[in-house]
Amino acid sequence: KTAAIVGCPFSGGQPKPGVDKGPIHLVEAGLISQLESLGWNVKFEGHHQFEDIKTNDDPPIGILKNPRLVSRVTESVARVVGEHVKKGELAVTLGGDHSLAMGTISGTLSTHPEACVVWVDAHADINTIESTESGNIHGMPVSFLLGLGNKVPEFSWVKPLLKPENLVYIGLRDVDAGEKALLRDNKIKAFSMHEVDRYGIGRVVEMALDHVNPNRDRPIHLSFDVDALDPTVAPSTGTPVRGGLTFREGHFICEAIYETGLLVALDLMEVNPSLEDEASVKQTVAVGCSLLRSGLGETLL
Ligand SMILES: N[C@](CCCC[B-](O)(O)O)(CCN1CCC(O)CC1)C(=O)O
Ligand SMILES: [Mn+2]
Ligand SMILES: [Mn+2]
Ligand SMILES: [Mn+2]
Repeated sequence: KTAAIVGCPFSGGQPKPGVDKGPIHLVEAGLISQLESLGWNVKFEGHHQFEDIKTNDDPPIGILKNPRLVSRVTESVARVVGEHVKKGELAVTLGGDHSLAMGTISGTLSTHPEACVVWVDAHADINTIESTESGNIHGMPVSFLLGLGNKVPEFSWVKPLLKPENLVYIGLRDVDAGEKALLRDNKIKAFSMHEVDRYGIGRVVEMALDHVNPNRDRPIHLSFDVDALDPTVAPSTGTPVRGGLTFREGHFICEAIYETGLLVALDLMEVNPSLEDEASVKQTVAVGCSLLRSGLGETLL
């Protein structure tokens, strides 16, 4: 079994410098040998070099920031992830900000249109060009994947390959008003931190998979934003929100999804090694590597 590491040093979907250094810190922490120790044949062709386009060639569209850059980068990521998934390799994308998921999930769905998406995040990342308050595209990838909101010509390459019934969220706790309406109107299943508290993570993962993968026969794309974890667990991330998943809850999700044997692609996003003190950075990077090991079969016994 082969895992392809897709290092995506990209920060254009949000304003804080440093998240583009996430991939290099994860790899330098020994991720590749850790995955090899789990029995994986790991392919890593170096971090992808994303050409930068000059900001003066990329004025905002409405309030969307770096739109042409984000579009171009995510389109190339879609191609890269799509190639790996098509070859039957487990595509492991290291972010970089979560706008990249527009690319990774497009890549997966182009090969497996019936794949389901488990989105683990404090945020819904479903803002449209009409609903976004920040213009930061890392808060919008899901709306593009679903084909919601007015079309943005610069993003015409993104096809609405994701169906609302094939998407489920775990960990939500900071959803904008416009996003709440979009979740309701599109009948999108979401297990917020309230449901995690009420049912426990075991039942939540079971119910989430029952919703998008009732017969456990569909490929799974897991898109994990480290800010789903409580900031005491993963402090070095751009949009921390209190009241998040514990270390174990985060790992349980990855372990349980690996156990299905259906995982075809995994994103680990929003590690920003420029934020907080050195101990926090080391902690966040270590948690990222640990989550990835769990997603690729590491077990406690
Ligand atoms: N929904 C946010 C955060 C997106 C986070 C993206 B990530 O990939 O990290 O999940 C938040 C916008 N919100 C605007 C009002 C403010 O008071 C608080 C933040 C946005 O910018 O759209
Ligand atoms: Mn590659
Ligand atoms: Mn996110
Ligand atoms: Mn988030």
